[in-house]
Amino acid sequence: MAITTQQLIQWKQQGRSIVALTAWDYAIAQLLDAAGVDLILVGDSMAVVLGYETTLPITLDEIIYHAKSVRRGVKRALVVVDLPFLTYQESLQQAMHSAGRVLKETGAQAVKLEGGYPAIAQTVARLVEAGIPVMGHVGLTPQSIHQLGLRQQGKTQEASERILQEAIALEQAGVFSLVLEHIPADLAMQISQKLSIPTIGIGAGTHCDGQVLVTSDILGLTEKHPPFAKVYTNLRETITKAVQDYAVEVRERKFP
Ligand SMILES: Nc1nc(=O)c2c([nH]1)NC[C@@H]1CN(c3ccc(C(=O)N[C@@H](CCC(=O)O)C(=O)O)cc3)CN21
Ligand SMILES: CC(C)C(=O)C(=O)O
Ligand SMILES: [Mg+2]
Repeated sequence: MAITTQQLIQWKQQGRSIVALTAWDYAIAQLLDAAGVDLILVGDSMAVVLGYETTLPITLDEIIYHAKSVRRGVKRALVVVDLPFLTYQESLQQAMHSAGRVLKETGAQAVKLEGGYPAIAQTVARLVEAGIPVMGHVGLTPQSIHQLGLRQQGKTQEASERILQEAIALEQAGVFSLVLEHIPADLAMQISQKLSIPTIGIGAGTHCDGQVLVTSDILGLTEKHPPFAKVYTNLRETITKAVQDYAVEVRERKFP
């Protein structure tokens, strides 16, 4: 039974927490889906697995290529795809074209855009009107790294009020869910109580309606991870050991 955007909104009403993770290929997507992850995000954070320092270089063609691979591995989870930097900010027409390509070419059910009101909220409203489900993303928005850095956002009264207003504007524009990244837990709680749509937190405390993390961070595959990520296993160690064992056996002619 495939999960819908309506289902996520219903789960918020029922107090059931939404489990989200990122994926960028078939193998991981298939494992996450079979393990019962509710929402799979084809995040532009895949930049890290492709060896980039920031999310800015990812192109629409690249994220579509990865999203197609992810989609083939998923039976149940809702698949959401990040619109990359400058594939939606230029004009409404550009946003419509980019989001349309994602839905048409990948089979994903929704797109995610970074930022709040007024320009992004207007874009969101038009995409939703055209039948494209949209997820919002406020707080730390990594596509603005050269303005914001990677610091926690919403720390002053003024900044937290602005993020709350952006969240409200995005809900009014029709987002089905909203990512809250790296903001104080009490602000995330306030936003989550105020909105009827589910908030998905990353570094935003326990009071969100769901949580998302970058899969390579929880698996211990990334060289460095944000302070708010939890590392559940160390795949760097596991892989290094397997490769070293193989190398020894080949060199000593023990394998095959
Ligand atoms: N592997 C990975 N995991 C992520 O969660 C992630 C990415 N990449 N790339 C896109 C964004 C960037 N993220 C990050 C990365 C680092 C910090 C971090 O270290 N923050 C420090 C401050 C660092 C600074 O000021 O330069 C902190 O204490 O808040 C926060 C968010 C979250 N997202
Ligand atoms: C961390 C999530 C929210 C994201 O945008 C990404 O992985 O790109
Ligand atoms: Mg992203």
